[in-house]
Amino acid sequence: MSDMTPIGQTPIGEPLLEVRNLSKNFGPVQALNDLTMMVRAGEVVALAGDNGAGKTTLIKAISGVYQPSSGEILLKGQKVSFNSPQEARDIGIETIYQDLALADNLTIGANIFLGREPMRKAFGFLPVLDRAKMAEAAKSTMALLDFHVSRLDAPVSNFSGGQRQAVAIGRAVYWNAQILIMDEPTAALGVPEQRKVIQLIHQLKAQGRGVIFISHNLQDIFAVADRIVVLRRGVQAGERRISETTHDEVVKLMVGG
Ligand SMILES: Nc1ncnc2c1ncn2[C@@H]1O[C@H](COP(=O)(O)OP(=O)(O)OP(=O)(O)O)[C@@H](O)[C@H]1O
Repeated sequence: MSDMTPIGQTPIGEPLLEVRNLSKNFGPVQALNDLTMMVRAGEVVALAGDNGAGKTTLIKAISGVYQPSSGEILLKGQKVSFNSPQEARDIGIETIYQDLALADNLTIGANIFLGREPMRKAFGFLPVLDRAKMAEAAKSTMALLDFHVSRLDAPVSNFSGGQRQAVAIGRAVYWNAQILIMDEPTAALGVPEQRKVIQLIHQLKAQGRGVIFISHNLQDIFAVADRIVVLRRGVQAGERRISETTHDEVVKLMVGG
């Protein structure tokens, strides 16, 4: 059982998310054309491609923002479809966009529970915010990510870019995300902070989660991904194991020819 994870009991290496023949058009624009890809438990798959290649369209189709025009999405072998991002979240697909969607003036705990605040009864009947539960969640989640912040009770506006990423990732993990889709998580960060985010992604991987990592930064992709899927004008231009490819080859796949 050592290769089993508590995350929905999907053993590391088994298929978690499959996208089959997915297409999406916006009127005459074919943003995504017959795309097939898979993410296994404990695997980081990078999505690369030039501007307009279809990366955002793909993650929005996987996360319930867009309805695919055709094709299938399977989670652990079961066909799924979503009418909203909330429905995708409910079954464990969480997207972290570059803006992180954090409330700056609130603590880590309050951000974890943003919009789904836990309540307790004071004096036996009066519903009040359960701050103890929020603080405990902040502590245990950051510990699970092996991420240390000096003040758990500080507003997240005090935090660095990497720490803020950790809070957004922590929120997804707390709500049991099995697939985390991360849109350019290192783009706005300095080098030490980029390293922290890469470490966090390694943690998610070790926990048996699947990660889709969108990036323009090949160095980060090569530091963290197991595989890379390259898109070009909405089609899959190639897929490689990171250990079996080079920056040059990836760039060639991106630009074509
Ligand atoms: N809502 C939309 N309506 C019409 N066309 C769209 C829409 N969203 C995307 N497109 C088009 O679909 C294609 C793919 O765009 P997409 O945003 O998925 O690419 P991308 O790889 O994420 O690019 P970038 O790296 O610039 O974010 C582009 O030609 C884009 O103009």
